[in-house]
Amino acid sequence: MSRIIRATVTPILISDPPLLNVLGVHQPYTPRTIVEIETDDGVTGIGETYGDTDYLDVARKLADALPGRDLTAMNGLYALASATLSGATDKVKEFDPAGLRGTRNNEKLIRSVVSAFEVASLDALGKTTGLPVHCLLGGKVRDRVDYSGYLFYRWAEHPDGEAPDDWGAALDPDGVVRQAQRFADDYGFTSFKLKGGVFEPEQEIAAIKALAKAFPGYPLRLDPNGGWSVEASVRVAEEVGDLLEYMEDPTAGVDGMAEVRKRTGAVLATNMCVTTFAEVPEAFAKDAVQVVLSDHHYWGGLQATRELAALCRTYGVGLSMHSNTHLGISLAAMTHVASVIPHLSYACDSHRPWQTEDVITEPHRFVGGALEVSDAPGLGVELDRDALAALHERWLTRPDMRDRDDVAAMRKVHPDWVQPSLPRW
Ligand SMILES: O=C([O-])C(=O)C[C@H](O)[C@@H](O)C(=O)[O-]
Ligand SMILES: [Mg+2]
Repeated sequence: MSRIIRATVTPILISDPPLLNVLGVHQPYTPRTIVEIETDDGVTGIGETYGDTDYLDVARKLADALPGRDLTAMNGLYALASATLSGATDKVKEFDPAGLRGTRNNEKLIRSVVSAFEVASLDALGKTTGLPVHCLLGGKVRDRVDYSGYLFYRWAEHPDGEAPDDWGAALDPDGVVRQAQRFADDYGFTSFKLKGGVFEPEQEIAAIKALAKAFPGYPLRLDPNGGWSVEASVRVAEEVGDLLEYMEDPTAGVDGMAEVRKRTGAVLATNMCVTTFAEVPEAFAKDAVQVVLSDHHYWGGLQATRELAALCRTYGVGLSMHSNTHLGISLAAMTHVASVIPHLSYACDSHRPWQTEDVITEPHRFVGGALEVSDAPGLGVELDRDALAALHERWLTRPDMRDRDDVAAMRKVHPDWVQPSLPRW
């Protein structure tokens, strides 16, 4: 039995383009947390999760509690984290304005942190046993995992010119189609999701129509992060519902989603109104969501994602996968868990093509819009220590970027910007 001798938590800041959403715009740098778990066999496993200060505080405390524990004791991580933190997380806000991640409470915060430690443990266990993570999860049912091209309205550059890239602006239907074309050319994506809630619904309807014309037959999704009223959602469903494989969080809250469903019959997906197990019964009973977007970070890890999959399967609800700005360790974990869930029948989301940096030695490359599932031991990726050190150094020197805040980032360009209340339209 392997024992943990050390757990290390390294906060980093990664470059992020000026991607727009219902609340504002991404900052030039986004925080992530990298976790390393070393065992007495001389093996190190790695994991990744959100990096905002609240997450980091929890991760550091959990890391301190790990030495001496059995590496395989992953089902006990949540209880350990809760016990370590009891009374320490009361400051957590109920709603996270920066991340658009739905309910935020202590349980979800702890699960998000535990996910990185579970993944690091599975990586270490895989390296110790010579087995890939998908084998530790019961074995893959597919060799390739499909991803969807994640389109954003965006500016050409951040106001201060930081973290530049060569994508240019996309602020109208032509710009969105150009962006999709580059995604298709470079990575072969055969389905697209457009992050909406940025402009009036009519403009986003026009973008979806333009995408459908340029890419006939491609599955399309539109996600305004709860930015529309029920009436606006119904209008969008009437206009472009037949072009969309699902509408993602058209309106905020279970009751609004249930009404949109009742009035339009549209397939509705969410990563906002069902992001915890406690939210499942009401949402399913009210038929408010037909597809849950799993996210192994905030559902609590790869095993927890399988538990969610079983629930969805039982209730006839579809499963797809959400992403937030992330690097290759998370992408490897997403790909392993997606490969073992028969029920995961939609292309997964990934922000990764927007990132120009990584902390792994051989960053993934999407081919035909998909990633091969690695059969190498563990996650099948190696930490690039120089890159990790450089991104950590940025974290040390940029305390202003340590918490993602899309509202504050927008205020740099529009000084009067306040967090829009939902629905915006
Ligand atoms: O599907 C989603 O709702 C997301 O990916 C949430 C993210 O925060 C996204 O809106 C973003 O990166 O701006
Ligand atoms: Mg979403």
